[in-house]
Amino acid sequence: MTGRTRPEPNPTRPELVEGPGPIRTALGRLWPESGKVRAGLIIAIFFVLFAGFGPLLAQYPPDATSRDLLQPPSPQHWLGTTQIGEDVFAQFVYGARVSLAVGVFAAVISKIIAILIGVIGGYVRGVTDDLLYILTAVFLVIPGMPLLIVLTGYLPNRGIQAVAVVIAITSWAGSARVLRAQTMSLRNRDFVEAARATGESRWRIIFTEVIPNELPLIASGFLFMVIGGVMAEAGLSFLGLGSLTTVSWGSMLYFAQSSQAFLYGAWWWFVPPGLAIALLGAGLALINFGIDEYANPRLRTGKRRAKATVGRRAAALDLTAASAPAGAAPMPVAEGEPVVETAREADRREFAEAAPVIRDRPGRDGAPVIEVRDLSVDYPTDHGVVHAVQGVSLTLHRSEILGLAGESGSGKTTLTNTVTRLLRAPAQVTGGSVTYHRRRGSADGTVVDVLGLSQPELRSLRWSEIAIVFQSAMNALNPVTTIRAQFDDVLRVHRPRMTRAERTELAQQMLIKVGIEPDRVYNYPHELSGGMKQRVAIALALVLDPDVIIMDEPTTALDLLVQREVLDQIMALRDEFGFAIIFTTHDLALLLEISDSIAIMRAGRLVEYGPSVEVYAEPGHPYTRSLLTSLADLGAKL
Ligand SMILES: Nc1ncnc2c1ncn2[C@@H]1O[C@H](COP(=O)(O)OP(=O)(O)OP(=O)(O)O)[C@@H](O)[C@H]1O
Repeated sequence: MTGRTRPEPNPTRPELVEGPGPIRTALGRLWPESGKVRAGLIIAIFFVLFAGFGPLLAQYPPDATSRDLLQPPSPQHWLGTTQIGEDVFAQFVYGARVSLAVGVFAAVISKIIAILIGVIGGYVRGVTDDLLYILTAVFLVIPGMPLLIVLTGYLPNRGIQAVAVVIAITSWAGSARVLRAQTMSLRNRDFVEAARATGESRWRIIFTEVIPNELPLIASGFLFMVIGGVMAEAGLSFLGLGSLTTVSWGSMLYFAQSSQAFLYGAWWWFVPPGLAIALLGAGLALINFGIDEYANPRLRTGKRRAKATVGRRAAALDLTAASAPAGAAPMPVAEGEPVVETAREADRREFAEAAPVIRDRPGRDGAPVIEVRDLSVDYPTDHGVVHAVQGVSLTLHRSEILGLAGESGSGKTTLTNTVTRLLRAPAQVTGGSVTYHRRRGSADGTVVDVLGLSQPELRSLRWSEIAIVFQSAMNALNPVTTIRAQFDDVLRVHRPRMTRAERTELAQQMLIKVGIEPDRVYNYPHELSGGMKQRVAIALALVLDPDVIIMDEPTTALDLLVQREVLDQIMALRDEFGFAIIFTTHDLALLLEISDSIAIMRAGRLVEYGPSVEVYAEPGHPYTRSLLTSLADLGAKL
């Protein structure tokens, strides 16, 4: 049978609402989001055009004199005249060209020197680095302006190229130091190691791996250097050390000052170049914000959060309701043409169409400790709004282990990060509530609206009442401090009265609880095995005796035997301390074994929720059934 199949939607991806079309998106990418950056770009483009084409507007050559001496602005002389009758506008536009050229030329040379010295030293290390670093340090300790003045004083000719070179020579050192530090950090990164392992030459690694990663830093330093060059030229000219035979903004200021334009009140002579330098500096500084945005996509999308207006969201939600449940718009199919649906697509349609199966019964006796009600979280992105969590409601009871399962991208982390208020931009909670019930008798009241907490309230709640074991304990522990110091960090904030000896003793007790010898408290994380690090992370989460621990795939990175040991430990500790756990994983088999309740997410929604035994015995949702069937199939194969 022939026919066109529909495109496969991503099964786990939450609904994605279409954003602007490709052309608008491309233009949007070119044109920065931030108003500050736009303003900076407009200013910089204006000056570049002004320097390039401005002289076409000038009615007189910059050095032509006339009988109109020191005249204010008029139709003949738009910016007035100098003391010897030169046209200030003509000087201003020709001067723009020279000042910008000096700034850019000096910045290019300065950056080349900084890159060569900083990057080579930082990458090659050894004696080369020592020598280059001494050279950098010498230039750093000599004050820039006096050095500039001395070097310019010895110049045989003070043409603008020579001035630009001297400015560059006196200004590269700070940037070289920053690039050296950045290179030293990059050279140990995995992708550089990988390039070394594949046999790439040192120079190739420097130019294709290291320098491209430093481009935002180089670009931002370059812009500052351009304005630094313009100002240095102005400063030298103002002191009479620049190229006074060439008209620049600096030489205009010099002649205005030496002709006492300030005394005569001839503002039109010195205000335009002074203002232009200040404006250009502000413009380039504003563009640097854009470079930060480019270098850090999180900043880009973070700002979009503020712009995601209620109207746009409402439109997005309407679209969602109208779109296919799986979130993917079907490809148009010609009338009469048969549509062939693959088995997976049919499954997905079935999963999406089936009603959620919610058995709101506790999996373990106990009062509620966390109640999530109708929670929705969105991520506005370049391509539209991702509805990562949609109308999720569940309850965690005291001492209960609630297993949160679902395929990658189904919204588990977004949900738990909302409960702990660890969501990062551009995430937006668009509806619902998270309520935490304090232990009875607590002086702070018993019910806490987690989403409404202020930052200080949140700081005191986190860890002492709701603690977290992160997905990768290996990365969650600070590699440069001992285990004791990491316990100290938590205890100093939450138990400020404890003495150092008490903190160490408590840390040791906690290590014993998770099956690690107390002496290990003096070890650094790299001295522990993966399983031990995970146990330390659990001990750290337990140290303040919290009510709830959020565990985001705490055992995924461990081998099966260690995983089993850690899980047994977690269960034993839960029985001893009575905390409740939200345990996130892809591994349904594991959850069935350890959880009291199970919540299964798919495409941002809760599709099945209830006591584990019931979910296992009578899975109500086709998605759960398919997960359990795959488990059974796997078991049969084994
Ligand atoms: N910062 C972000 N910006 C845009 N979309 C995001 C962001 N973070 C997550 N998402 C999207 O939200 C959805 C849910 O992601 P989430 O990380 O919560 O899923 P998950 O079930 O925890 O996945 P995993 O099991 O792989 O960790 C995904 O489609 C993801 O692409």
